[in-house]
Amino acid sequence: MTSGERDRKATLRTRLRAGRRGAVMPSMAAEVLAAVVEFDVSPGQTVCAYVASAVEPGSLAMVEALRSRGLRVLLPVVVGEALDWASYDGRLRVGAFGLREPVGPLLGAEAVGSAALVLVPALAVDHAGVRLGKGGGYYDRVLGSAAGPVVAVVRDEEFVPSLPAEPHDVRVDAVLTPGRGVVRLPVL
Ligand SMILES: Nc1nc2c(c(=O)[nH]1)N(C=O)[C@@H](CNc1ccc(C(=O)N[C@@H](CCC(=O)O)C(=O)O)cc1)CN2
Ligand SMILES: Nc1ncnc2c1ncn2[C@@H]1O[C@H](COP(=O)(O)OP(=O)(O)OP(=O)(O)O)[C@@H](O)[C@H]1O
Repeated sequence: MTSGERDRKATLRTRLRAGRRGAVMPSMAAEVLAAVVEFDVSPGQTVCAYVASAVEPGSLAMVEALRSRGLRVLLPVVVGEALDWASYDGRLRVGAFGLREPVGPLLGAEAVGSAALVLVPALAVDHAGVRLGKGGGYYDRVLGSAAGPVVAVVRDEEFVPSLPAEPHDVRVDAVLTPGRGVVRLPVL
């Protein structure tokens, strides 16, 4: 059963990545501020975000929009198999997988628990809140420690009725897309 789900995930990842290739990615700078309002996050509070690659929705403008709003922004740092976090102070350097990472001191994996909102990248999200990531399992291993709502950022066509799920998959609380804004999950 689980190996079947894994194969279906792999096939879907290939298809979703192909769908992003050559497409223009939305910056999501305005949309994240809608999520900040929707979840009542106030200046001074902490949010977790990510620095999008060229083939992911989101942008540095998205991260800056959060910071301009007076929020403390934590960004992921890949340390081997684990995700750690550091505060974004305007400086980034290239880390694992060619991703841009913050330069500040590492705060520990459980720093995700200090965030009033956790924005996560995904290849797709379904109506139940199942999130399909790149397959590293990085987010699945940290999202159990999240206290604030977890919001996955995808393109409109990547918000789909159903995705294969394995027992370890952590459901997200909402999805954020350019066309629909914040949609709380599950939708029935
Ligand atoms: N922007 C961003 N930051 C993130 C993630 C992410 O998905 N996106 N992660 C989520 O877990 C963590 C890093 N984990 C990753 C796991 C696998 C690959 C990966 O397979 N990359 C491919 C090609 C990139 C792509 O298709 O987008 C590669 O390096 O070949 C990248 C990051 C933490 N930071
Ligand atoms: N809570 C966990 N504890 C230990 N291993 C885990 C956990 N969650 C996921 N994994 C491992 O990570 C692998 C990849 O998981 P999955 O296919 O769900 O990744 P993903 O959610 O797509 O990736 P990511 O979270 O990096 O975006 C799993 O097959 C499993 O071996």
